[in-house]
Amino acid sequence: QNTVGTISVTNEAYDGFTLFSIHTKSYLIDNCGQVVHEWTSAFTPGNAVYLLPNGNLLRAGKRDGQSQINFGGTGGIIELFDWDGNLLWQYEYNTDQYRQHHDVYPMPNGNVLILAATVMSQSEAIQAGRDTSLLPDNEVYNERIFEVEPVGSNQVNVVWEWNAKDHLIQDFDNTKDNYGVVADHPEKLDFNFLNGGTGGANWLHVNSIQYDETLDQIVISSRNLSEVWIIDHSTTTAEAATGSGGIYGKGGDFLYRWGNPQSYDQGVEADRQLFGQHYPHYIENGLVDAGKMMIFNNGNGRMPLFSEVFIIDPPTSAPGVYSYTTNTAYGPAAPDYIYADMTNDPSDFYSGIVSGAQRLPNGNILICEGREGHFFEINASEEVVWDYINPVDNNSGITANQTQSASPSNIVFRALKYSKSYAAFSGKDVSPGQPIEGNPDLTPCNALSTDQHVLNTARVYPNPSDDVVTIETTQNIQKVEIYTLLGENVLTFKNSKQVDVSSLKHGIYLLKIFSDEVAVMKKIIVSPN
Ligand SMILES: O=[N+]([O-])c1ccc(OS(=O)(=O)O)cc1
Repeated sequence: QNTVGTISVTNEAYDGFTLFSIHTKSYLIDNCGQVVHEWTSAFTPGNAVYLLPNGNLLRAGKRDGQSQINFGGTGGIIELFDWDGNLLWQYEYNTDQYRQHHDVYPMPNGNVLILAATVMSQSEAIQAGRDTSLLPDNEVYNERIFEVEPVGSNQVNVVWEWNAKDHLIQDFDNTKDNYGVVADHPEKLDFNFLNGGTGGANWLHVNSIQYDETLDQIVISSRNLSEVWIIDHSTTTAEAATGSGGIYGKGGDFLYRWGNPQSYDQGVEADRQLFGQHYPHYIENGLVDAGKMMIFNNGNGRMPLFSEVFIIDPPTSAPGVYSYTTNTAYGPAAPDYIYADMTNDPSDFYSGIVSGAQRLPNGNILICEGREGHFFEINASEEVVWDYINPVDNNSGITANQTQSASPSNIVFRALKYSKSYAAFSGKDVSPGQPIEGNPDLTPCNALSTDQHVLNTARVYPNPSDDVVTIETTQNIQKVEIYTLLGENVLTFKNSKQVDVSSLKHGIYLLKIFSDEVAVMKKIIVSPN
């Protein structure tokens, strides 16, 4: 049994490359844990990393010593590398008055969305109605989300911004402009709701910003309030500071919020569903549950300690227009899907901080149990089909050898798996190198049948089709199951390389093709060819 790197892998694991940052490196690994590419920075993670379609790497780094703003997740510098590791651009946002932290997001137009804490002085906080007994640090952090166009090698042009401090409400000081009834304004942020906190400067601890291009909205995660917020990105900067304008008409006010309705006086502790969550994001078009939101619910601050992966379906009346009934909490009342592991008590699946979950093209879910440096992938039956332990210590960069246990500081902020057909890899050398860990043992991987490889290359044609579809492969086909994107098995064919889809409604389906011990998923579009 391996102690680090790939612990186990089956033929059902999605055959892609997993990206994560640890210490000063960002690695792309295959399912065997073999490094197919890596980048080196001068900085440890600060914290997110993304592979861009052109093969560049966007990475937030932690640069200490420049700012008095310090909390788990602080960064300060954003770097853009090309595939070959050349630093194309870097931008430091890191003084005593402001500091980038946790996430950044590569916008489809090449701009970069940046998350930063900026200081509100004690007098600004009091002017905004903060309860004066809840100001122990004599300052509080605003959260600024701003979009920059990279300029030159280290400059930016700010093209848009939103600030949490422009959307505050409070019922403490009736002499201030933003005084109001919190329960009547779910679109505003109650400046004195601290979710049990004492008002320390980092009262919000936003840890994720994810842009959805279809809706032109940004999904935000506040760990300390245990809430997901959605804001409009179609506004001008001026509109984003108000409650009107933008395609949804609400300016920079919240379009939607979920997880802890106590924050707007529409619930009690028992109504709370999120506990220090991470990486809420809309599932991409073309994937199972597209348009629903996946959330890693850490479970921090509740007993017993266990984490969950949620899929929720925010109620809407039109795309991106969220349904809300006055004097209630935003729906849904419960997630559509929950993954947890309650086999043992305490649960084997728990990470109080960092982490994330991602839907993969074959319907599996990749889970980053980040505090443990543990990545695992589950199939639709919640069987673990890939199991990996990061062998590198995040503080020292010291890498464990196989048979040694991983460092307790092998914490990983987030892991993302990319399809081998992702544009970033076209024309690039992604042949596998050595695993990260020393003295590697590829036994779990060698047990993988080569049949998988052959079946993976099966061609499904014609596609789209509303008639007979052929599966071209040299292997025997035992069975083909056809699923909707919601996971419903609508057709099954036995012992045939041809399947008739003419009875299906037009749309996207998944073919699960079984050969001997092996199965692969292929997507088909049922529509006239
Ligand atoms: O220890 N860290 O690296 C760390 C701790 C907390 C943290 O914040 S969180 O919201 O992402 O858990 C981020 C990083």
